[in-house]
Amino acid sequence: MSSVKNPLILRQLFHKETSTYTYLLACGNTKEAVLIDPVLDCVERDLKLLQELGVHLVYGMNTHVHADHITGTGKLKEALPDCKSVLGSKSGARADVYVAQDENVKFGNLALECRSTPGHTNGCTTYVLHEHEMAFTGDALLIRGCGRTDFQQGSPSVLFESVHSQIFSLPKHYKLYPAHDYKGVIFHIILLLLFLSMWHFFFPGFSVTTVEEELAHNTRLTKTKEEFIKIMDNLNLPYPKRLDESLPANLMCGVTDPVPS
Ligand SMILES: N[C@@H](CCC(=O)N[C@@H](CSS)C(=O)NCC(=O)O)C(=O)O
Repeated sequence: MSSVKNPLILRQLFHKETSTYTYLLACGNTKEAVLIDPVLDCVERDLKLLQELGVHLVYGMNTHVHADHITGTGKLKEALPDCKSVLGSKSGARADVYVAQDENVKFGNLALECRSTPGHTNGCTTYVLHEHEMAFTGDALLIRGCGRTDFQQGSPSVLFESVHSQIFSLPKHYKLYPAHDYKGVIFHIILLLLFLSMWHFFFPGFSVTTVEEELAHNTRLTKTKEEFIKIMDNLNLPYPKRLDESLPANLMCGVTDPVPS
């Protein structure tokens, strides 16, 4: 078998207000593309980038029903009628394509394997691009942390099992790309004040991690299950600021207008 990989175009995009990462992946040969976790506020940015790169969006995918921002998938579908929305089959929300464990989402010559990783929400799905040894974990696994489990069908016990069986079981060198990074933002603000835009030079690391790194250094998921449950049950985080508008909109693919009958 040839070891030459199908080329991948990968862009990591950031929404500062909610510290959300959106990923643009495209097959370098066919130019078919997917966006993982697009944000409504950033759709114009994403459309411009798709055009600049000359790629064709086939799927707007979400790792789960987000509670902190409205998904851009509905608006992307309006702008690009060939684009279909993708969500986990247990999400309880509207989508064109529902994916379950072990199914593949193909774009060009590449494919994302779907792994069900509930615990933050029921429908949470991790998308694994084996050919390029990377996975997009949504909120199931964050860099050195994980998604909260105190609403939206959250369960620390289920999340612990999901991460250990579906993410930590991947080869150790696989890169992991989360849906948020909150630590990076704190450094970003401090360093912006001190060094303007040179933060990448000083702290180049909070955009990606590996299975090996998280197995060794994740502050929550390296604990025993019992300790993990205790930590998660005592996070006492405030609810996301945009929860009340995000949840109902995301159950409808981010399209808030009434559905025509
Ligand atoms: N302050 C943010 C929301 C922060 C938050 O609750 N993030 C969630 C993921 S979005 S529901 C989370 O799971 N955080 C885990 C953690 O340890 O912080 C806002 O108001 O949008």
